[in-house]
Amino acid sequence: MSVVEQVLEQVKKRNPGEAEFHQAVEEVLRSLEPAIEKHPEFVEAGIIDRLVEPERVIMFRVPWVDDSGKPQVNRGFRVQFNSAIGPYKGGLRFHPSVYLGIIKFLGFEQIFKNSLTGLPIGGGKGGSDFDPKGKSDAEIMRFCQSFMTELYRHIGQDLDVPAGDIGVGAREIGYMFGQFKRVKNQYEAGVLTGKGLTYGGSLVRKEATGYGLIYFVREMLAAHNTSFEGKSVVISGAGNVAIYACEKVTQYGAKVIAMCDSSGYIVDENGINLDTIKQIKEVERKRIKEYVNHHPEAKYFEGQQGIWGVKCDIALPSATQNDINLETAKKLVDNGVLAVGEGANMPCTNEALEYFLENGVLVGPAKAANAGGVATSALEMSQNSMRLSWTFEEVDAKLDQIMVNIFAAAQKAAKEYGMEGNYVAGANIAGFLKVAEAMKAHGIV
Ligand SMILES: NC(=O)C1=CN([C@@H]2O[C@H](COP(=O)(O)OP(=O)(O)OC[C@H]3O[C@@H](n4cnc5c(N)ncnc54)[C@H](O)[C@@H]3O)[C@@H](O)[C@H]2O)C=CC1
Ligand SMILES: O=C(O)CCC(=O)C(=O)O
Repeated sequence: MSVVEQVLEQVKKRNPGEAEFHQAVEEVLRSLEPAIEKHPEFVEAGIIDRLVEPERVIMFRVPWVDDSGKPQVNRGFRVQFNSAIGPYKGGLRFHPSVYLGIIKFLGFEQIFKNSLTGLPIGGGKGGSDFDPKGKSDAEIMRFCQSFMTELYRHIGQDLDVPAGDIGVGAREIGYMFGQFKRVKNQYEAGVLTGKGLTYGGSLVRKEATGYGLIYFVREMLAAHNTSFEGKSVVISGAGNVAIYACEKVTQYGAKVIAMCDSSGYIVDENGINLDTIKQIKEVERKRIKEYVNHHPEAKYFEGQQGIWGVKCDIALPSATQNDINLETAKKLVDNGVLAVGEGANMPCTNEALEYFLENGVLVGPAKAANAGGVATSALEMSQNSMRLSWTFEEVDAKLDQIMVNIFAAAQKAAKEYGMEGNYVAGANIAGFLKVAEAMKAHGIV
């Protein structure tokens, strides 16, 4: 049995019931086979076995009181996966589907993504099964305070730096930062990223994941002699990543014709009006179906999956994991999709990814294509350390260059390992090699 098969078997045995974690490990390890073959020293140093085992897993009770005075209990997680190249770094997800397997898949992905940014950040992720939907501001604040009352002792600007993810945006980061400052009795600006601009946040962090996704896909299209100009685009999600991907791709001359949330999707053949989406999602925190009240020519459909039946040139899944499966991948290919850019983490199943690659669809894999968010978080950490702030233009230019570099690294590794044009494998290999070298240098730790 090959090393990869042995490790996969071990991962499934040791982590029962964690399907998303198994999926993420399988996708990465299988694509690493040629790199592992070329570097037997990594196998000898036990790097593959150590890579799939988190350095530390923290799980805790989060008690809080709702507006009616009733006590509530949620579960909190922080998985500190790998610190070979820098402090643990990765977001916090608040969603009822969260359990250990989700946080482990996200933390595992983060190792390679953070390596690809070229910046000194290790991999981690956290969150809770708390559902922010329908909660008042006061409930959100009490939950965030309780969550941080435990988490604060495990994080620090040189140890572990959380940020946002699904269900965690500037409001939640603000409440958590306030509580960290209170219980730690210390103003440690670099302990969280995605902060508000009045207390150490970076310009462009809000836009970074969505903009970065478009910069990456722009490079990928250019390498195949095409561009966004005149293309039709479907984006799943209507949150932070989806909104700013929509903004940038529209600036590049493409037309976004459909977006969704977890209830349903809208199709607007005239091009989605992003001001309306921002008002509904960022200000009113309402459902996407409100859109048709503002734009009666648009159509709303219940259920989210149907969005992948909308014919488009470019698909940008930017909502959640396993959004595109083999069946929907086939629909997209039948409808002539040219490229898929993964804004979300693991939005395509492994079967869907394989199908796209077999059918000549260009795939910008999540670890590379959505790395702009965490890269800009690292730029926020740099500004916090220097006690300086860069302008919007400066940060945006750095982000753009980082995405150009990430694409070049994925392209080069794919070619070097005999899989030209396969940016999924290229990104995994390029991200892996740096972490593996660092782990080898550190000895067996
Ligand atoms: N915010 C960031 O900087 C980064 C986020 N990501 C990933 O991007 C994805 C979206 O994250 P954000 O936009 O930050 O979150 P968000 O909370 O701002 O938005 C999430 C969006 O996805 C939709 N959604 C969630 N679950 C869904 C489901 N089951 N079906 C359909 N729609 C669903 C929600 O309705 C919402 O519109 C996630 O996979 C996240 O891990 C990746 C890199 C960085
Ligand atoms: O900015 C960060 O640290 C969080 C980014 C993140 O969670 C992700 O890349 O999935």
